[in-house]
Amino acid sequence: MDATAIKDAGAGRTAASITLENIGKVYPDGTVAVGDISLEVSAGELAVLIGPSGCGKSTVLRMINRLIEPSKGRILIDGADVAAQDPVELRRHIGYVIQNVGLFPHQSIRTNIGTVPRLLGWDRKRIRERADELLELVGLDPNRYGGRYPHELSGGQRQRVGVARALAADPLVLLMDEPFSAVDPIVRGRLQEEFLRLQASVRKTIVLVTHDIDEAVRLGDRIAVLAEGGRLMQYATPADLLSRPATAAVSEFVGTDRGIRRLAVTGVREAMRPVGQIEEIERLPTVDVSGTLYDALAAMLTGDALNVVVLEDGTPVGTVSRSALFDAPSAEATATA
Ligand SMILES: Nc1ncnc2c1ncn2[C@@H]1O[C@H](COP(=O)(O)OP(=O)(O)OP(=O)(O)O)[C@@H](O)[C@H]1O
Repeated sequence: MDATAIKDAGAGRTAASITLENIGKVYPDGTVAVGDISLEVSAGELAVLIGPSGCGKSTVLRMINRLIEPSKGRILIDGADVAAQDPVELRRHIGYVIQNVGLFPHQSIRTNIGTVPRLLGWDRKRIRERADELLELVGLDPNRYGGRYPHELSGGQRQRVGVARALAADPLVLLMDEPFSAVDPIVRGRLQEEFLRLQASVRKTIVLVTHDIDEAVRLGDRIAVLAEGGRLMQYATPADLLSRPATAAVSEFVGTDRGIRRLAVTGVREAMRPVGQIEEIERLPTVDVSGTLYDALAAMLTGDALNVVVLEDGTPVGTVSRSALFDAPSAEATATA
């Protein structure tokens, strides 16, 4: 396959699927960083890699853009084997965001964002327009920040510039290695929220590495839990992972407060009963059918009620009781030693 395979495969589209087929990495000193991992990230999905320190998360990520070569297995982007492509060319079509951003200190923010477009030979006007468009997209006023240098920005702002730079050439895939961990928890929360909005509009295929289970649950469409030696313990949606951890080890990893976390990622329909099983529904607090169990709990607590009425287009379609909130398929029941 020629060097422009990724670009051509992506013509007219903005995201590509990623397939890991039995990939593994043994470093020359014998360290097994990644055992044998197979998983698929659909185009436009955000997959999170999570697990304890040293379990091979960064190695997996860096194998996707060929900063590290796998010892075995294949990685396909939209069905094309990355091993058959020129690594430098490949990386121009894969955005990469790392923890401390790695902005060039002596270049303006605009110039930093234009790095890959310049390598791709875009003309100056187009690069400038693209940089300004991306600054807007990540919530930074181009007139105010475009001409500044990285040290003239806060940590959170630099992180946003890192995301803008990774998106500059409209990559099909975005790899993010602990992108929000260098900032304090309040800024992190805000960045995560902005990032979700951004992803809703650009819909890239993203693989994101984190240590933080809350971040994983908040951002991921799917979460891959890795264990020491780069073993894949479970690959599931946040709701599935929290309600049905595959093993006791996963259950322990996702934490004892997973019941509360699960509420935020589970729709009210999961716990809804038909209307008519309780009286006087007109006195009860309400929640929209598009809401989560967490919204239902909040409505109950605010309304000092044990039940909540679920509305669809303003019409009651069911009720949820406080006890039903926690009646998910029992994690313990499915967990094995
Ligand atoms: N060049 C190398 N040579 C030998 N071993 C390495 C090399 N790079 C990484 N490792 C080892 O491979 C394993 C996986 O490392 P990796 O950086 O992928 O883990 P990680 O899950 O991203 O860790 P962290 O969360 O701490 O960043 C670790 O045991 C690490 O020490």
